[in-house]
Amino acid sequence: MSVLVTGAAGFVGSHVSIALKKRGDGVVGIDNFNNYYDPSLKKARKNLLNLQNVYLIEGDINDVHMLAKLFDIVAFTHVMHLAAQAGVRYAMENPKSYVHSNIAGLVTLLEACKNTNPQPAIVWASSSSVYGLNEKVPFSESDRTDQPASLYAATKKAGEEITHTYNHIYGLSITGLRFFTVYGPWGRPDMAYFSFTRNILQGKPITVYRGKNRVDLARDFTYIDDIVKGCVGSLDTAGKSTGSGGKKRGPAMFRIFNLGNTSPVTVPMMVAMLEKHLKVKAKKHVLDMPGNGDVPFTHANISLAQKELGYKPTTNLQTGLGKFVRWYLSYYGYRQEKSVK
Ligand SMILES: NC(=O)c1ccc[n+]([C@@H]2O[C@H](COP(=O)([O-])OP(=O)(O)OC[C@H]3O[C@@H](n4cnc5c(N)ncnc54)[C@H](O)[C@@H]3O)[C@@H](O)[C@H]2O)c1
Ligand SMILES: O=C(O)[C@H]1O[C@H](OP(=O)(O)OP(=O)(O)OC[C@H]2O[C@@H](n3ccc(=O)[nH]c3=O)[C@H](O)[C@@H]2O)[C@H](O)[C@@H](O)[C@H]1O
Repeated sequence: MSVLVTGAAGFVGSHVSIALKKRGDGVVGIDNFNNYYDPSLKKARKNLLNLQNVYLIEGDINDVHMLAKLFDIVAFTHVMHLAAQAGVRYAMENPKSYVHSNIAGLVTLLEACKNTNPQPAIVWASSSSVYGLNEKVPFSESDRTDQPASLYAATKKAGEEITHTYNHIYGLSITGLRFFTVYGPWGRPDMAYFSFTRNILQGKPITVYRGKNRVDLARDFTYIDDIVKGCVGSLDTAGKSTGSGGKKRGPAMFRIFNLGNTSPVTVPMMVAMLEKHLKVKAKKHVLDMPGNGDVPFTHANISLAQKELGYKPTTNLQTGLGKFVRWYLSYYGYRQEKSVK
């Protein structure tokens, strides 16, 4: 495979790029190195990619000419589209960045793909947040997704509709992956597991939100290595049409999968796990969840991904947080203490 990875300096993008390169695929990355969070972390990830001879271009997926040139020079067979403005709560501060990357950027990329011959198969990151205020658990791909609770979620839902249009009109093979709260080494500093670790180590307080009637919030936290396996499995099965073998081509492939861990954990439990690994007690402020777009819980039904992609998450939160904490301590130069297993 020859894969264009967008968002390749990002958390998931860097892990996927390295995994693909290590197994012998051709990988070119693109990233605009924006300052949504510390760009030095993105530069550090870029160094990891360089060590694996992954070529990473600094550019924006809205750059029509840059994309046209890229698709002209490289005959990409696949696009792993991970570039986006992520984060649920930030949408209330900077709504335009979600339109820029998650809508305009997606359409620009899809236009470049449909103008290419042969067209690359596209696998892209949607989000568990599209389930919004859905109360039926666990979430299945066929459940309602028409009640987004945040602008972020709405742009991801819009992405699912937009990709369907490009599949229907231009025959682009599209696979959407609804990731569920992904965590792990080289993660995102804006996410709770990461910012909690930083504050706990610095002796600063953390704010733990709770839902209505003081019910703990919960997430189906999914370890990065499991997500990478789901992404690679999707790329490997991303065919042109649903028809197989010499049979008459069926309609172009359009798929959507949940990639989660199927075992939600409450936020206070996640904090307790971090305290054990860090051997430091957190200073906790407990606040009612503000109307910031957060949802009370997520829980993935992954039977479709298991059946179609062979997706099988293997790392539980306790183990995964241990790996994250070991990375965090070494990356930020804390003395390595033997962390609790
Ligand atoms: N991490 C999670 O928990 C999670 C959960 C669900 C979905 N997702 C989705 O997975 C994808 C990857 O997320 P992540 O956690 O790695 O986030 P991330 O912010 O680390 O990675 C996104 C990367 O895309 C780049 N980018 C953003 N806009 C761009 C643009 N217009 N042009 C070029 N580059 C651009 C950023 O600089 C960043 O490096 C995103 O689509 C995100 O919405 C993530
Ligand atoms: O699956 C997704 O699609 C999403 O996953 C991720 O969002 P979330 O599941 O909200 O992760 P995260 O922010 O770590 O908050 C975790 C929990 O801690 C609570 N939380 C958060 C911050 C805080 O200070 N206190 C707190 O209690 C908070 O209320 C929540 O209950 C991605 O960021 C996002 O890109 C999106 O893709």
